Amino acid sequence: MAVHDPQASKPTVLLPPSPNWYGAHIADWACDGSLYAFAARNVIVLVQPAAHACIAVLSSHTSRVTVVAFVPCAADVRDSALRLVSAAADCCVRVWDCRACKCLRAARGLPAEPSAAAVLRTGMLAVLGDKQGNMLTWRLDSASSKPVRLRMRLSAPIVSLAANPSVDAQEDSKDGSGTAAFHWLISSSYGGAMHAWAVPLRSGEPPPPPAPWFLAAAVNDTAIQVCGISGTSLTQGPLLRGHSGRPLVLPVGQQDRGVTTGAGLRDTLQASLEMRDLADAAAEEAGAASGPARVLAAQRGAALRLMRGDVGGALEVLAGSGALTADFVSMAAAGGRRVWEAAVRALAAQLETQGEQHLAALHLLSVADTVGLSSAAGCILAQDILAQEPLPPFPASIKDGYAVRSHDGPGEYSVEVGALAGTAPGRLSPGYVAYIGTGGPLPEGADAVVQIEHTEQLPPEPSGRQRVRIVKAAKGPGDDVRAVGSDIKAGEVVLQRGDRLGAAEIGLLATVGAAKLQVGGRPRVGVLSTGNELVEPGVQQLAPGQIRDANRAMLAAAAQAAGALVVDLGIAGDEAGQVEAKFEETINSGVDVLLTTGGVSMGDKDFIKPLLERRGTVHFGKVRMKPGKPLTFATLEIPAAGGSTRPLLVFGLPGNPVSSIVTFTLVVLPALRKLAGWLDPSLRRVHARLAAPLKLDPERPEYHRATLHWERRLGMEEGAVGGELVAESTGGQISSRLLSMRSANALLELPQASGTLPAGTMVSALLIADLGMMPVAESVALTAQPAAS
Ligand SMILES: Nc1nc2c(c(=O)[nH]1)N[C@H]1C(S)=C(S)[C@@H](COP(=O)(O)OP(=O)(O)OC[C@H]3O[C@@H](n4cnc5c(N)ncnc54)[C@H](O)[C@@H]3O)O[C@H]1N2
Ligand code: MOO
Repeated sequence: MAVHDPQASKPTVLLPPSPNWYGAHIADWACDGSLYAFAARNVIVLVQPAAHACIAVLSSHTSRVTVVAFVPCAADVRDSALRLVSAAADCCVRVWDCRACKCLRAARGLPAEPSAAAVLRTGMLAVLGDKQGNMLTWRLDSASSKPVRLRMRLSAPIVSLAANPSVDAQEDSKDGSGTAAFHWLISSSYGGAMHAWAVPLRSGEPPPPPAPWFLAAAVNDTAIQVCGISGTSLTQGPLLRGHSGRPLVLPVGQQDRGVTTGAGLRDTLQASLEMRDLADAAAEEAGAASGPARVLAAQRGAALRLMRGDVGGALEVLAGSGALTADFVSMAAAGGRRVWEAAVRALAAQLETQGEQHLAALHLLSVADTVGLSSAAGCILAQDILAQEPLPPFPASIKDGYAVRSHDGPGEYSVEVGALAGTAPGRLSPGYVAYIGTGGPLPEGADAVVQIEHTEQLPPEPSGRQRVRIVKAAKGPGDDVRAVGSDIKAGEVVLQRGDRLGAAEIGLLATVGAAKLQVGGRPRVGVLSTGNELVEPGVQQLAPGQIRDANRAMLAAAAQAAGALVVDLGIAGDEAGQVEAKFEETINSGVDVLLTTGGVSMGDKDFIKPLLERRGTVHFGKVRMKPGKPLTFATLEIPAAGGSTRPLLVFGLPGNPVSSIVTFTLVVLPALRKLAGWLDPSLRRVHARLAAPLKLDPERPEYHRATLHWERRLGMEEGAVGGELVAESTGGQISSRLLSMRSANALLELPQASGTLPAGTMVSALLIADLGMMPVAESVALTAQPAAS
C-alpha cells in the first residue's frame, strides 16, 4: 500500500485507469468531502481532493472492484475512522478504515457479482445490489454479521442504488397541508439526460413503517425501482420510467432535504436547484478559498449546471475552481461517458496550462492506457522503451571461478574474498586472485575469470587464507567476462511501439526498469444478439421453436481474446420497436464498437440494416463471400460533450453462428487489433497443400474452415529434414454448423469458380489460431548433422 504524505512532496494527480471507469458506483465522496475513492481494477484509490493528492491505494481485493461507497457521517463531523464499503467481482465485500488504510472486515460468497451499493445514513447498514437483481444487507456494527439476501428480487441487474439521506423524511411527509408529499430523486442516464423525480410518499408505500429509509435502484433497462427496506424484507414502490438510456440514480448531498411538498416535477427540480444554489453560496461565504468546502461548492455548482443539461458550463465551474480530478471522476460516474470525455479533455487542457505534462489524460481519450507489468501481458506497446543503463551495469563473471589479472598467468595464488552478490566489488590486490560467482562483479584491477575446473585447491596458509593453483590461465583480458553493456547498451531501444508484450518482452521491461507503460487500450465492445427464437444458454428445456444463443458468448470470448472489454447487451427480440429501443439504449451505453448478430438478411424481421441506415452511414451491407454474405458495417455519430460527436463502429454480423464468427475473424478482429495498437493487424497468410479434393462455389469466394498440420513433403524419405503445411477440411461447411469451426486453425481462401480443386493443390490460408497448438501427426526429424568440412 502506498501512502502519500501530501505535505512531504509534490502531490500526484491521479486518473482512474480506463477499464472500469464506466461502472455506476465505482467512485464516491466521503460525506465530509475530505476523501474521494475510486475503483481502479483490483484496488481502490483514495484521493484527498483538497491536496489533489493520492493518499493510499487499498489493495486486498483479488478481482475487479465493482462497488465503492463511503459510510455516511454527520455533515459537520470529520469522522476519524471514515469507513468505506467495497465489493468486487469475486463476490467479496469489504469494509475499510480509510484513515488507517486497512481492511476491517471481509465477507465472501455473495450470490452474484455486486453491481451497486448504498450505505444507510445511520452507518449501520450497507445495502448491496447485484447483477442478478438480488439485494443484500450487511450490518457494519457487528463483527460477526454476514450479508443477508433480501427476500424479494428485482427483475434485472441493479446498476445503481441510492439511499434516502434524510432521517426525518417521514415526518416531513406529514406536512398537514393536504397536498401530496414527495421524496425527490435525481437520476441521469447513459443517454446523457438528467431527470428529477417526485416520488409520492403514501402511507406504507414506500417505505413501510417503522423503517424510515427508501432506496432507489436503477435496473438495467430504462427504469428506476423505488424500494422500501425493513429488516430482511424489501418492498417495491413505484417504477419510474422515462429514461431513454440506462439510468443511474445519483446519491444526493447531505445538506439537501430529502422531501419537497406539493408541486410536480418541474417545481421539484426548481426547488432542488435553489437548494443547491444556496448550498453553493453558503460554502463560498464560509470563506472556503481552498480546501474541501471549496471543492464541494464546485461540485455542487457543476451538478447544478449538469442538471440543466449544461455540460460545458459544469466543466467550466470545475476547471475554474481548481477542483480537479475527483470532481471530474464523480461527474463522469454520474453523467456517463460524454461527460467523462469532456471532463478528461478539460482536465488535460487545465493541466497543460499549469505546465504539467499529463499525457495519461489525453491517452484516455483515445483507447490507450497506462498499465503496470502485472497487467501488461498481451498488450501492445504505445511507446518505444529505451534502456536507462547498460546491462550488465558492471563487468560480470560468466563462470564460477577466480577473478584474475590475465597477464599474471598460471601459478599459485592466495585467494581474496570476493564481493558478495548484490554488493559493490572491492579492489584485487597485486599477486592475488579473488573468488567470484557467475554474474558477480569483477573487482577493480581484475580483467578476466578462470573457471573453477581450470584450478586446483592448495593447502591454506597458516592464517587460514585459501590458496589456489591456476592450471590453465585466462586467454587474455575479457576471458569469461561479460563487458559492461554487452547484453543491452545504455540508450538502446529494447522494445518498440507496436510490439506485443509476451513473457520475454515483460522480462525485458522489468530488466530496464520500465514498470509503468503506455499501451494500446482496450476498446469497449458491446455484443447484442437479435432474434425471437433465442434463449439463454443456461435454459435446459427448449420450448418449440427456440434455440440457445450461441453467438453472444462466442463473440464475447473472441473479442475478449482480442483484448477488448466486453459489454454484454443481451438479446433483443425481432419486433421493430424492441430492436429499436434496445439499439437506442446500447448505442448510448458508451461502447466503442457494437456487434450485433442476426436480422441483417432479407427477411421481414431483418431490421438491423434499415435501422443503421436511419441512424448513421452504412458503408457496406452485402459482401460477396461465403459464409457472411449479409455482413454490414456502419458508423454512427454519437453526440458528445460540447456539441461534438464521437464515432461508434457497428458491425451487423449474420445470425448463422459460423457466419458470425468467420466475419468477426476476417473483419472485426483486425479492426479491434488496430484499435489496440497493432501496427499490422491483418491475419497472417501462409500456403498449404490440400489433403483432399475441395469443391468450389461458383457464386462466392469461400473461406473454408480447415486444420493445418505439418507433414513431410511428398516423395521425401523418412528422417530427411523438410516439409510443408497440409490443410484438412473440418467437414460440412453449412453456416449453421459450428462444428466446422472446431479445431480450425485456418481459413482456406478458395476462389469463386466452378469445379473441384484436386488433392495436393497449393492454396493460400489465413491463420486464425496459434500454430503452437497445431497438430503434428507424424514424428518430425531433428536437424541433421552438418557435413564435416
Ligand atoms: N432470401 C434470402 N434469405 C437469406 C439470404 C439471402 O440472401 N436471401 N442470406 C442467407 C445468408 S447467407 C445468411 S448468413 C443468413 C443471415 O441471416 P440473418 O443475419 O438475418 O440472421 P437470422 O435470420 O436472424 O438468423 C439466421 C440463422 O441463425 C440463427 N441464429 C441467429 N442468431 C443466433 C444466435 N445468437 N445464436 C445461434 N443461432 C443464431 C437463426 O436461428 C437462424 O437459423 O440469411 C440467409 N437468408
Ligand atoms: O453467407 Mo451466409 O453466411 O452463407 O450463411
